[in-house]
Amino acid sequence: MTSSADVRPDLGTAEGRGSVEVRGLSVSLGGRAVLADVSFRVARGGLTAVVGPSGCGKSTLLRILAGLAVAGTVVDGGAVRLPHGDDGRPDVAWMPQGDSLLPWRRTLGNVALGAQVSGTSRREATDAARGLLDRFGLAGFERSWPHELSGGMRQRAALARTVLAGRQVLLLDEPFGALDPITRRDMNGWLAAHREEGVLGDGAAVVLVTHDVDEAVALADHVVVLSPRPGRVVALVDVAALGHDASRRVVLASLG
Ligand SMILES: Nc1ncnc2c1ncn2[C@@H]1O[C@H](COP(=O)(O)OP(=O)(O)OP(=O)(O)O)[C@@H](O)[C@H]1O
Repeated sequence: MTSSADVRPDLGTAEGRGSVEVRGLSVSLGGRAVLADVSFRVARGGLTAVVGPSGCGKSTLLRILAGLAVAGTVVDGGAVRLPHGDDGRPDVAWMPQGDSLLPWRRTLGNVALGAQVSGTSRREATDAARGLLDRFGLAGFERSWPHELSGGMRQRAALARTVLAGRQVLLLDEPFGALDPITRRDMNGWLAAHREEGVLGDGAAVVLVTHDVDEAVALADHVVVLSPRPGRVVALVDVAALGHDASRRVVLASLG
């Protein structure tokens, strides 16, 4: 058993460059089992969605991958392997639930923050952010404040900020969860259409947590279905092989 101060035992560089591997991960939180023997892999350039009922440990899983586990989190077993940056730290960017844009920064400044936290100068980060706004449908809104943007635009700005960090792994926690169903569907369509063009970065491995089965199947090439807490993997669905409709049926049946 590992103490809460060290929640990433056996953390090493992923075998396949840029890939993520979770092997037999069991976690408790506040003394309660939250994740049980969870294993999956995400290849470089792959997008794996993690779905499961509320409270099954999805956010806990992402926080562990991000190295941001809350106090009381204990890894009871297993290993996580991720790519590391030159500084020796896991090379991940995390987009938490909600857009979390800073209300005192305009759109451009919020997006630029993604690169600034990676150590890029403000001027270079701003230039890089400006180059990304068009692709994220935000051209012309550089100087808008977050409250002046629509919900979908705010989410795209937060996603652009996450992508601009330039990490090998993106961890997206319910990125569209706060949106109404129509805007959410629009965002899913936008992301599915632009992913091939590299809107999520060049070859990044993406882990997407979502409640929405349609979203998971629309965006992911693999879906990990977790049981109610403690979350166990009840299905690993290969969307690319099965196709959208069959994958959706399998995911829904696995959720019970
Ligand atoms: N700080 C904490 N201390 C103790 N237990 C916690 C704490 N935070 C969360 N939990 C419990 O851990 C479990 C997993 O929470 P987590 O947020 O990872 O689930 P989730 O699948 O992301 O849920 P949701 O889909 O509702 O966001 C839940 O049952 C929750 O009650």
